[in-house]
Amino acid sequence: MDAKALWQRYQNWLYFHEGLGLYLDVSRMSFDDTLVESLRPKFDKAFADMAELEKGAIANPDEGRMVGHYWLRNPDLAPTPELTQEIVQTLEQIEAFAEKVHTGAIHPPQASRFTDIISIGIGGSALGPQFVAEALAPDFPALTIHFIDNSDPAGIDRILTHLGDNLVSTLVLVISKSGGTPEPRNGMIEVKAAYAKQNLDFAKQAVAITSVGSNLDQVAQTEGWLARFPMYDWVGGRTSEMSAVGLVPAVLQGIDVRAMLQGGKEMDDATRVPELENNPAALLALSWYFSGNGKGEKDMVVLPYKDSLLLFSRYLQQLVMESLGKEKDLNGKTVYQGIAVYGNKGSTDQHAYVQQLREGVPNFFVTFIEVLEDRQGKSIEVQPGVTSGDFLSGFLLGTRQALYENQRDSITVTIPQVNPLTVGALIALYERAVGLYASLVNINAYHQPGVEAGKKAAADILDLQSKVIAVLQKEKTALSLEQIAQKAGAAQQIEAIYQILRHLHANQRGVNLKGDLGNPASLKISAG
Ligand SMILES: O=P(O)(O)OC[C@H]1O[C@](O)(CO)[C@@H](O)[C@@H]1O
Repeated sequence: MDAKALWQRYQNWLYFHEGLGLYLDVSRMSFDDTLVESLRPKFDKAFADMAELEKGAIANPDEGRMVGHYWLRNPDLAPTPELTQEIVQTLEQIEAFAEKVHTGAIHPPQASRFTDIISIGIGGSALGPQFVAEALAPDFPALTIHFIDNSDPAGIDRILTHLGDNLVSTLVLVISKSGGTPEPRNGMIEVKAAYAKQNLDFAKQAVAITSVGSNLDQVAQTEGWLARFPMYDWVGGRTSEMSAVGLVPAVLQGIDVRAMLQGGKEMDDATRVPELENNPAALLALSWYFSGNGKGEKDMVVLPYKDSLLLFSRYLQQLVMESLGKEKDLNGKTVYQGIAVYGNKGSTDQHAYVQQLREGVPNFFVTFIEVLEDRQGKSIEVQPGVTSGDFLSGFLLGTRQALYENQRDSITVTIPQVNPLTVGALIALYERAVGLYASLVNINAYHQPGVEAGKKAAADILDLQSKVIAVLQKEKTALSLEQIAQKAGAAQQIEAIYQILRHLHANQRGVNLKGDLGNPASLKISAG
């Protein structure tokens, strides 16, 4: 396409939201009018599906749930007055709690103020709070946040070691919608033990964010934790940033969550418009559909050119891949849907994998996130007439151009600044784009059966471990792997048994391995 035609295409497709100062440019996605026209009926259906969802339809049929994250930023849209009230009240309670923490009216038993937060949660109960903390926490936040988002003992130790004596003034948030996910449960038990070791009263420094009546909720209630905030059945983990899951840690750090909710609301209003060209979420969904042929054939590389947005790609990875990565469509047909998402930040990644994007396998499209404001205040010149920010901008525009010249498609989202309003808007933009895309390809974006299967498999491994330990403890003599597998009644799982034993041995858990470690069949294994 010549320069004039391209400039015209740019202007034809440019979307601008005045209130948010947000631009969306899909002109470098090389779809043509024929595709757009052919997709219009699908979009009409997607808009209708979304309208039903927002009215409270059971949009997650497998789990029999409503999907209501849009109500969080506009409670008046909730399908019943009770839900509206619940949303409004929860926000007020969160703000009142944070206010008391900030003034010291609520303080730990052995210190006058809380100084730090340990946030324990995983997946949707961690990624939103992590992204928002990285993007929006003030340089010197009211409370400094630390995350435990795994069952990694060394990772937990690192956080606890960094905190050291500050545990006395550290507030613990345990965030788990189900209240039964093993990783946050383990994190909670480990942190509790660390508090006990320092003679600290964990309950007086702990807050639970979970579904009412969950295991976690019951523990928090029985032990008299400092506070409990509800997670709603109708908000999925990966869309929970604007529920108590994201709001509690954000308010405690001093982030303006009302502005974040407002940004989400304004974007929701814009993405509710049932016109493809005037709806930025629909434009994203169109671009994704085109790029991957409606089958996710191309990966989404997310490149924010701003350090504070580093975790946006990680956040989107869960939002997009857990929502769209599905084996079956809504009719039960096997479809293997999904879009792979990765990325960190520009221009840093230009010195990592952009070489492959420019010249290698063309199995992706890029989403550039551009931030117009370089920094607060003026910049110095790093060479005559040029600032560091000019370089960053030049790298973005140059990479976009270089990719285009090599027939690599890209989308550019431009925001004026990274602030609570624009971050709220970005979250809402992608939530809606995922919902619309899911309708286009006819899948349930709101369940995660594959993850449940993985959780069950992990539980089976731990059962097997107990059986193997029981066998070893009963035996007086050393056994081969084959003998252990037989005695545990798990002959088919000899490889898993070997791996379990190797792990126990490495951690001095009462398992001796003798023989050639490189030759599992030679091993003689005993307890001790
Ligand atoms: O908040 P919970 O219930 O601990 O779940 C954590 C995460 O686990 C998943 O259920 C599966 O990964 C996510 O959808 C969810 O965000």
